[in-house]
Amino acid sequence: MGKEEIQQITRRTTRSFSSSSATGNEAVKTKISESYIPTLKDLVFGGNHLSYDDLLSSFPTRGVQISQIVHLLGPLNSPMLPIFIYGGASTGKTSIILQIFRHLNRPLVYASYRTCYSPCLFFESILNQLLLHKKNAVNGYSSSKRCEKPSDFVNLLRESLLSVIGDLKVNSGKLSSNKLPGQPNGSMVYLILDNLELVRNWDKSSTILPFMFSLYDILKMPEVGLIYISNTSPDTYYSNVGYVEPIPVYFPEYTEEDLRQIFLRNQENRKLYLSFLDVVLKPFCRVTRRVDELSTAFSSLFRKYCEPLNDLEHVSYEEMKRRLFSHFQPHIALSLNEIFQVPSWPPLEVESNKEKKRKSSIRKSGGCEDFAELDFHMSTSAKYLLISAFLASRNPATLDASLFDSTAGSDSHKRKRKASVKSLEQKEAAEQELLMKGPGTFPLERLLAIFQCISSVVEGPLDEENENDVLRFESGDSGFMSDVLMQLSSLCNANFIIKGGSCPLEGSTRYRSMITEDMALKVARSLKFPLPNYLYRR
Ligand SMILES: Nc1ncnc2c1ncn2[C@@H]1O[C@H](COP(=O)(O)OP(=O)(O)OP(=O)(O)O)[C@@H](O)[C@H]1O
Repeated sequence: MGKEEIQQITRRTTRSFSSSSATGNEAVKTKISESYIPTLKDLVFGGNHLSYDDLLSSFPTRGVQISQIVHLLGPLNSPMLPIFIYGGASTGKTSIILQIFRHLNRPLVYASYRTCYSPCLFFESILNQLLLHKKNAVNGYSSSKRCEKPSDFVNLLRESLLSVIGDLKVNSGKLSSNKLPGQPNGSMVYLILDNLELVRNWDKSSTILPFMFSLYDILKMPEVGLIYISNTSPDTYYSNVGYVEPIPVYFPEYTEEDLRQIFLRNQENRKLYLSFLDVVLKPFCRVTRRVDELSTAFSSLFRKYCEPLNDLEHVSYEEMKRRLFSHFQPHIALSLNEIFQVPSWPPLEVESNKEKKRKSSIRKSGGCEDFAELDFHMSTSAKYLLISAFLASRNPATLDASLFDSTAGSDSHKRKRKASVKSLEQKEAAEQELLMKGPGTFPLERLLAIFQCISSVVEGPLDEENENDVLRFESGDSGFMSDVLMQLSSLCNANFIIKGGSCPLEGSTRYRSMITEDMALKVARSLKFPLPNYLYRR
C-alpha cells in the first residue's frame, strides 16, 4: 500500500466520490461529494476484507510485529493500554497498523503530524473524523470545530468520543442481530497518532508531546485505544512525568535478506527478479534501506534490466544473466546517486535496561547519545566528506600539509620530532584557543583537499565503489565533483555540516562541522579509516 492510499484514508475518500470520478464530470463529482453524508462506515479502513494470512503475506518479515500488535489490541471490545510503535523511516509502521485495522475492521481515527503540522490542524483533523465532518465547498472547507488549545481539544475530544462510542454501541447491537456489510466491528474507537517525531520541529514550548502521552490518563475512557507512531525511540520522549508509558513495539531496520523477500513478493517471474536483486540489492543497501526509495529506484531499473530480454530467448540462463548485467551495469551508479540520503533520525535499537542506564548517564554528563547510536547509511564518499569536514574544523589549517603529506597519518608516530619547550607551549596555547573557539570554519577548497588526501589512504583493500570515486576525483571528473557537492549539500541539510557566513576577505562561503568526535570516530571505524592518526593533539 502506498502513501497516497494512506492519505486517502485520512481524507476519507468516499465511495460516492470515487465512483463519480469515473464520469470525468467535475461538476457532478463536486455535487456528489458535497451531498455525501459520512456515516460510521467512514471510520473503518474499508475495501475488501483482508484475512490474517493475506495480511502476513503483504508484509514479509513483519510477522512478529503484526502478531504482537494484534495481541496488544486484544479481542473485540477489550480495553487496551496505549501502544508506541517505533522504527526507522519506511519500515512499514504506518502501512502495517492501517492494514491490521483493515483486517480487524475496527473504527479508527488516523492523524499524522506530517500532514497536520500545527496543534490546531492536528486537533481539528481528529475532531473532524470523529464528528464525521467532511470539509467541502458548502461549509467553506472549514473544520467541524475550531480548536487551538489542548484544554479545548480535550473537552471536544471527550464529547465527540462519547457520541461516536454511543453510536457504535447501538450499531453493534444491530449488527449482532442483522449482519450489515461494511459496518465497523465493536464499539471501541482507536486513535492512531503518527510521526510524533515531527512535533518538536514546531512545538517550541514542548507541551504538545507530554499532553499527547497523557491522553490515556486524562480521558480515562476504556473504549478508546491510543496508538502512537514515531521514527524515534521511546527514550527520546518520556521523562518520568507520571503518565502511563505506552507499550513499545519496535520495527527494526530491514536487512538485505528482508528486503529481498519484500521485493520478491508479487513478482511474476521470481527467478528473473532474483537475478536482478542479486545485482542491485547490495550496492543500494549501502545507501538506503528505505522500502519507498528502493522501490522507486528498482521499478525503473528493472525495466532497464529487462530491455535486452527479447534478444536472449535462446541463450542459457547463465549467459542471459551475464548479458543482462553488462547491459544494465552503467545504470546502477546513476540511480544510486539519485537516492543518496543521510538519515537524520536518532537511535532505533531495542535496548536492554543496562544500555538504557548507560545512555541516561551519557545524557546526564552532557554527551550526545543520539550520535552514539546513529546508524550510518551513507555512501562511502559521503562518509569521507563528513570526516574531512570534522578534521577541517578540528585541526588548525597550518597543520594540513604535515598531516596530509604523502606518508599520511598512518605512520604519524614515526614523524614525531623532538619539540622544543617553546614550540610545545605554542602548541598548547593553540590547542587551548581551538577548544575555546569550538569547531572552526573552513573554505570549500580546504575540505576538498583533505577529502582527496584521506580518501586515498584507506587501510585495507578499497571496495570497487570507493576506488572508482577516488580515481574519478583525482582525474578531476566534473560529474563526480557535482556528486561531492550534492553530498555536501545533503550533509548540510542534515545539519552535520553547517554553512557559515562568507569570509569578508575571501568572499567565499565557509563551512563548519557539527559532529562530535565520537560520531566522527564511529564513521571512521565503519570505513576502517585511522582517524586518531590525523587528529591534532597535544
Ligand atoms: N515488510 C514490508 N512489506 C511490504 N511493503 C513494505 C514493508 N515495509 C514497508 N513497506 C512499504 O514501504 C512503504 C513505506 O512504508 P510506511 O509508510 O508504512 O513506513 P513508515 O515506517 O510508516 O515510514 P515513516 O516513518 O516515514 O512514516 C509503503 O509503501 C509500505 O507498503
